This record gives sequence, C-alpha cells and structure tokens, in this order.
Amino acid sequence: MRVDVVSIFPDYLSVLDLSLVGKARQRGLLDLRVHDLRDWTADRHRTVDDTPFGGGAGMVMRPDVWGLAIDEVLEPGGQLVVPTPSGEVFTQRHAEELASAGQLVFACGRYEGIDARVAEHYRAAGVTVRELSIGDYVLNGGEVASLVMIEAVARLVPGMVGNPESLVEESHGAAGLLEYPVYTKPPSWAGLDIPDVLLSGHHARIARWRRDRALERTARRRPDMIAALDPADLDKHDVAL
Ligand SMILES: Oc1ccccc1-c1ccno1
Repeated sequence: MRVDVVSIFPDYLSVLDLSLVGKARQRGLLDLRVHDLRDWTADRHRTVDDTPFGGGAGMVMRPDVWGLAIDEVLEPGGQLVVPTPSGEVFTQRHAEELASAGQLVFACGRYEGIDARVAEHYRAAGVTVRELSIGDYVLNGGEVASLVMIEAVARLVPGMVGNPESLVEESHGAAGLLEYPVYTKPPSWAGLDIPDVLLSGHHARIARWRRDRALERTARRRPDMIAALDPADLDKHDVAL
C-alpha cells in the first residue's frame, strides 16, 4: 500500500518513521511518502492560503495549490482522505475499508480548512474522497488526525502485525464490542487480586467471563454500540460452558 501525506508541516509526520509503521516501511509493506504543500506554490512567499469569500475570521487554503499537489501525487484508483472536523467520524470500519485501497492521499488542512471545491473537483472526477473526523473536538490541523488514521489502517495491512489473531480480539473488533479488562502478573497488586476465573484454566468459562465483561463495559460506556449490534450477531458472543 502506498500512503502519501501532503502538509505544510511535513516534519509533523516524522513520527511515522518509528514503531510499527516505520518497520513496515523498512520491510516494504508500506510505501509512505510525505510532501510539503508549499512545494507546489509559485510565489516567493510560497502562499497556500487566502481570505475567505463571504468574509469571516481566518484564512482558507487555496484550491489551485492543492490541485497541483493532488494531481501530481494521486495515482489512478487512489483515494483522497481529507481530515476535517466536519467529516464523518472515523471508525474501525473506515480503517478496514481504507486498508484495501491501493493508495491513500491524506490532505492535511490548516487554518479554516481547504477550499470546498477541492473535494468537489476530485469527486466529480470519479475519485473516492473521504472527509473524515477523528472525534468531536477541534485540532489545529489535519496532521494529527492523519497520524491516527494511518496507524489504524497500516496495522491492518497483511504482514504488519506478527499475530493476525490479535487483530480480531480487539476493541471495536470482536463483533462490535469494547475490549474486556485484561490482567497480568503479579496476581496480587496494591491489595487487588485478579478474578479467580482467569486462574481456573477453564477456557469456556474464561471466554464467557470475558464476553460478559465486554458486554457490561460496552453497555455502560458505549450504549450506541449495543444499539448497533445485529441481533443475529448476539449469539456470536455465546459460548458453550
Ligand atoms: O480539527 C481539525 C482541523 C483540521 C483537520 C482536522 C481536524 C479534526 C478534528 C477532529 N478530526 O479532525
């Protein structure tokens, strides 16, 4: 998979040289390229923004500069991802969909955002354009949101994580429930012991306990996820004792 990130702060993305994503690049699993949007400007001040039509505070990123950058970077069949607070909220489902793309181009907006004609232009040209938010809060730019989405997508690329099994039993993975509580040594810490069932060696009981805790936690913290469960899936959580 090829991933391109276009930003006026390309150094912000240098963290992608570390950890999983960095290793994937070294192993050739991920072709990650970071670009400075200002490389597509033509004036001596390398201008990427201007005042908003209709007035209002702040500046808007120019469509002509973004168009030159995206035209050069986007490959046929590539998808354009525009992080924005006004986007659809990014979920694991989006990560799974994006992980099947041949190329993703992340357009990191700053200021008051990118001229709306950029997304409109590429959609009209048949490009899949995803305007995505990572949550209901305001950031200073799309770089952090891109880092979040790139990590969520990259770890789904075949060969990225050692044990693909670990991708299944994860929050927002196992049939739409949150992860159950996990414990490790020492068995007793700060006067707190781990649940006896986890020491029982009875795998079915452990699986049932974990399912029950995941359901409890999801119902308490994310009732929306319980409401979204397909009733047909409910028996997926049932395990024979
Ligand atoms: O707040 C933002 C500013 C620019 C680009 C993206 C965002 C954002 C906020 C939440 N998800 O994305």
